[in-house]
Parts: sequence; C-alpha cells; structure tokens
Amino acid sequence: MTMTANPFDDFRALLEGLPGADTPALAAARKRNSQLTKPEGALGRLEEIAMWLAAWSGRTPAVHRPMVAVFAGNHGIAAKGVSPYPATVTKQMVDNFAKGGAAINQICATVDLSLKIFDLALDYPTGDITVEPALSERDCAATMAYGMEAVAGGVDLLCLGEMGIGNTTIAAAICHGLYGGEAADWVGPGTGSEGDMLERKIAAVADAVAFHRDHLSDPLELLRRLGGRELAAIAGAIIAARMQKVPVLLDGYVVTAAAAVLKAANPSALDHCMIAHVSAEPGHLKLIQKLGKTPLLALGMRLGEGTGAALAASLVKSAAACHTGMATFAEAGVSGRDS
Ligand SMILES: Cc1cc2ncn([C@H]3O[C@H](COP(=O)(O)O)[C@@H](O)[C@H]3O)c2cc1C
Ligand SMILES: O=C(O)c1cccnc1
Repeated sequence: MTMTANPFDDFRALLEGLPGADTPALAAARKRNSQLTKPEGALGRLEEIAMWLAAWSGRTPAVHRPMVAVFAGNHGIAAKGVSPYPATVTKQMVDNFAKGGAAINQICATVDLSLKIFDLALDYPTGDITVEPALSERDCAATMAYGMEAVAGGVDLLCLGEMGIGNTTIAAAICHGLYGGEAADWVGPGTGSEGDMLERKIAAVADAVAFHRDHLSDPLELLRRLGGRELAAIAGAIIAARMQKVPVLLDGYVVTAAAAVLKAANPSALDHCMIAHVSAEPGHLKLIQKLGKTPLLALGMRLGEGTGAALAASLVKSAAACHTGMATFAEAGVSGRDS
C-alpha cells in the first residue's frame, strides 16, 4: 500500500517550479512597441500592460477571450457578527449574478467579458477561524484544484472576483497572519462595519491569528487555517493561469489577500498578475505595497465581485489593440524623431 501523500504536495511542487516570463515574446513586443506611431513611452502604462501581456502569454499581446471568474463561499466567522449583512446574502447574490442583476453583470456586458460564477459549497460555511481551521487539508487542496478549472476554454485574460459575506475579515486575518503588525492595521469597514461591529471584527482577526500562530509559517497551511473556499479557489486559479500562460487581473482586498499567500510561497508567483484597482478598503493599499505592485485604477470602489478587475480589463484590451492595430512609422509614412 502506498502512503497517502500530503494533499498540498502537488501545489508545493507547482509553486516551486513556476514558469518564468517568455523573453523572446517580450523582446518582440518591445521591438514593435518602439516602432509604433507615437512618441516613445507616450501610452504610459498601456505600454507596460502590452509588454506584460507578451511576457506572460508568450505571444503577441492580444485579448480575444477575456473572462471574469467569481468564486463564492460562506464563512463560519460571519456568525460572529463581523458584517452588517447576513450570510444568506452570499447565495442571494449568486442568484442575482445568474439573473444579470449585479454590478459585475453590467460591467461585463459593457466591456464585453464573459462571466462565470463558481458556487463553492455555500450550504457548508468554513470553520470559525477564531477557534478552528477554516478548512481541512483535503478540502483546501480540493478547492484549489477546483479553482484551477476556471482557466479553460481558451481564456486569454483572467479577471478574478469573489462573493462571500464576512470575507473582508478573512482577508484581514490572512494579511495579519502573513505580515504581522496589529490586527487593526488590516481591518476596515468591508460592506460597512463600524462601531462595536468593527471592534468585533478587529478582535476576531486578532483572536484568529493568535489561535493559529504556531502554524502560520507555511503559506498553504496559513491559507487553509485563516482562509476560505473562494480564497483557496482563487489561489488555485492564479497558479493554473501561470501554468497555462494566462495573464491575470486581481480585484480588491479579498482577491489580493488570496494572491498574497502564493507570493509568500514563491516571491515570483504573482509576476503574471496585475492589481486592477486599489479598493477603498484601507488594508488593500498596504497589502499592494507589500506585494511591490502599483494598481491600475483608483476609483474609490469597495464592492468586490471582480468589478475592479473587469473595469481594468478594458485597459488591457485597449493596450493590446494599440499594440497590434497601430501602424509603425514605416508603414504609415510618418516621420520619426529627429529625422
Ligand atoms: C449586496 C452585496 C453585494 C456584494 N457584492 C460583493 N460584496 C462584497 O461584500 C462582502 C464582503 O464584505 P463583508 O466582509 O463586510 O461581509 C463580499 O461578499 C464581497 O464580495 C457584496 C456585499 C453585499 C452586501
Ligand atoms: O476590496 C474588496 O475586495 C472588498 C471590499 C469591500 C467588500 N468586499 C470586497
């Protein structure tokens, strides 16, 4: 009989052997970028986006099949009174997504993105992280594997979103677990916690990290103890995207917290990801700084659902269109600099 391997072993191996950037594709894109009919660098970060697309897709920058994946999960911590909305809203919003009535539906329709909702065992909330792990090893690994399925069907830009009442508390616990400081440094209003509720939220994050403190040095163990189903699935989707050469846009605080776990396991793990926007949730900017990234948008949004990522996809599509569609100086007969 063979020994049962640790459920995280496959993910550890994947994280250790992540593929790097495609340097020939990047070099080709840089060359073309320098020949396009515009002053050098005049498209600013759109040029950076086009180079990033080339490096991580391994092709000429192009976005033909962009998709928003929204992962939904429920959290045991919600029973501690850390959100002004009841946990039943998670399922109700999943129904709203299906009917086309949520913000993310409107943005996807406007920007022309496909939208897929992944409903993760909503009737089975995760454990209360102040007194137990959120997930078993098996459940966490299986949910990460499920998240990897999001990267299918020729998707060439993956926008990650989430839905889960209580998950800004989970995101704060992950950040406090990863980076330390005070619990209050990482806790914000989420959907609108204030006063006593905000104090309960801070206490829950402090209690959770204190309870699990001897088990947080391993990032995947931290994810299963302090995380949640949608965060585990997001982590899996980010890994799968890297393996399949699909660039990724990360949404707000919750999605970025899930991603941060991977960076703790391998410092290069998020090189194929951009931060779509900085959320109004105060911990998000601090987290983005820890990751050494610069968000694309700052619109004061704090919704989640992948809404910031979906909006930023319009920038990525525009960047790819400029890169491929613009004429070169030679093609257009436009005089170059100092000619
Ligand atoms: C109607 C409604 C729609 C949402 N869409 C995203 N969220 C966002 O709010 C939740 C996290 O905030 P907290 O930690 O304060 O519960 C997540 O579900 C997130 O996606 C929503 C929240 C509500 C109430
Ligand atoms: O930034 C986020 O991801 C966020 C903020 C508030 C509520 N839900 C998500």
